[in-house]
This record gives sequence, structure tokens and C-alpha cells, in this order.
Amino acid sequence: MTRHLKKAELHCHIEGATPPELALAQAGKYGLDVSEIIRDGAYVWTDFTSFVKCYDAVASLFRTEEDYALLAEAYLTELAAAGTIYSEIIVSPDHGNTIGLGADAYLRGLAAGIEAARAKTGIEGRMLITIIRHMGPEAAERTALYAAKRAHPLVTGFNLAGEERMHRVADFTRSFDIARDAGLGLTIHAGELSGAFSVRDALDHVRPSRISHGVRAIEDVDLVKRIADEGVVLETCPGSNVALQVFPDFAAHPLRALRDAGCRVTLNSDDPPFFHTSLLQEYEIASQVMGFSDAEIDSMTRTAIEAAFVDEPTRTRLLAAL
Ligand SMILES: Nc1ncnc2[nH]cnc12
Ligand SMILES: [Zn+2]
Repeated sequence: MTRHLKKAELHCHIEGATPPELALAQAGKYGLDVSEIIRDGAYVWTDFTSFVKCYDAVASLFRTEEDYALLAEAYLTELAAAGTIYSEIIVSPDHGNTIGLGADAYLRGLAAGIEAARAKTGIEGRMLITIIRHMGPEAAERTALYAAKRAHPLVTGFNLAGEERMHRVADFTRSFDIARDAGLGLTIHAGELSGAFSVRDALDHVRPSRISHGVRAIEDVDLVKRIADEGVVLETCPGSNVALQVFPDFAAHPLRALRDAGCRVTLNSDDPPFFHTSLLQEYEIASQVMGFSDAEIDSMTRTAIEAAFVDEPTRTRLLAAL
């Protein structure tokens, strides 16, 4: 049991945290048919491509500042009930723009939800603006310029998500330069759908302090050593990886091997209801299926706080809370 352990996560896509019941309520609110994407109370997808389609359809059910506030508050309140003291949500102002809400209102709504959850439970939250690979480098640069304006103080980081098999990290270096110059923390989805070369690309071209997933680095022993030597933090999401068949099962997942090789690893939920998981369940899997001790799990939580994109007084306070 890990319910008694304090928890922290660095990697959850906020629209991907929508429970199907909330998606159904949102669809009812706007009179929309979601029978193509929700069946028997579960999201319908079969591979990464259909997952992204389903994700985008769910995102389109959130149309106002209040909708986004409700989503963030509900998610963070659930996390806090499971003992979570810190969460970074990955946000996409492009979704706000697509729906006609606009990026500022999108962030304001999410921030209101984070603040409401903090007021109720004490959980601390931050937002990482993401660019999306399959939307291409030009769209990414526009989003980076928007992120650099620091539209909300709770925006502290910058990520690259989306279809990893499209484009190379080198295509997005300008975006990352813009985000870095604005003082945002950097992380990149790599080594999830593509192999070790993709992680190497991210480290060579951007040098982020963290890699989102990074688990397929295990295919290259020299790269694993480099990650360990350079102290790069891996935001691992085992439940997501098994759901997307990156690995056939938890026994084949490299979390233990990466940790044993000296890599700094953390536990994360990614898109929890899509992958039939939750942060609590990721902790449970680490404990009950992968056999990590409570002390080993605590050290992953500590690593998450050490690598969090927060100011130093907040980090000190969070570390003291562990
Ligand atoms: N697991 C994932 N990988 C890449 N992009 C994503 N966007 C939402 N979930 C994602
Ligand atoms: Zn992700």
C-alpha cells in the first residue's frame, strides 16, 4: 500500500486527466455526441494516433474559463486526497485557441482551478506550456513566444509533446531558445514512441534538465550512462507505457534498470483515465508490481521535488513536507 506515502508528479496532460464521467457531463452541457470516443464508460482508442484523436475530442469539450477551472480543481483535489503535495500539469494554449476561448482565458481558468485546489487541500501546482510536434515548428514558435510572455505566474515550464515520430528535436531549437531565455524550465517528450536516438537528440540540441518518459534510453547503454552522469531527471509513466504498448507489461518496463544504473527517476500518470491509471496507481504499481520499497519510492518523490520547476522557497517548503 502506498496511500500513506507523500506523492509528487511532474507529468500529467491536463485534458488527459479528464475522467470519462466529466467528459460526458461536458458533452451534455454543450449538447455534443461523444459516443465515438466514450464507450461503456471508457475512452475509445487503439494506438497513439487514435489516442491523440480521442484526446483532442475530449479537449474540445472544455470551452470556457470555468470549464478549465473545474477540470484543474477536480484533478488536483483528487491528487491531494491520495497524498500528493505537488503536481505539474502540461497545458496547451493551442487547445484554448482551437476552441475559440483564447490562450489567456485558458490559462486563467486552469490557474483558478489550481488555486482553488490549493486553498482547499494545500496541494501546490504549476503549469508547463507544451508545443506539439505534429503541429510543426512554426506553430511551436508562436506558442513559445506566447509562453515567453509569462501570461501567468504559475506557468514555470515548457515541454514538447505529440507524435514523436514526426520531426526531430532539432526542428524546435528556436522554440526552446525562446522558452529558456524567458526563464522557463525545459523538458521534452522523448524515448517513448521513438528509440534512444530521440532522447540523444533532445540532450544534444536542447539540454533540458528533464526528459518526459525517456524510458527507451534503455536501448543504448552509453546513453543511460550519460543520463546518469548528467543527472537528467526522467519523468517515467509506466502505466502509460504499458497501455500504449511501448513495453508489453510491467515486468518488461525498464524503471528498475534505469534506477539501478544511477538515473534519477520519478513516477507520473501522463493521461490517467485514458490509460486506466492514476498517480496513486502508479505508486501502487511501483510498490506491488515492480517491488520498490517505500524508501525507494520516497526517493523518487524527493527527486521530483528536486527537479520541479518552482522557486527555491517553494522547493524548500515541499522538501520539508516530505
Ligand atoms: N503520452 C503522450 N506522449 C506524447 N504526447 C502526448 N500528449 C498527451 N499524452 C501524450
Ligand atoms: Zn506525456
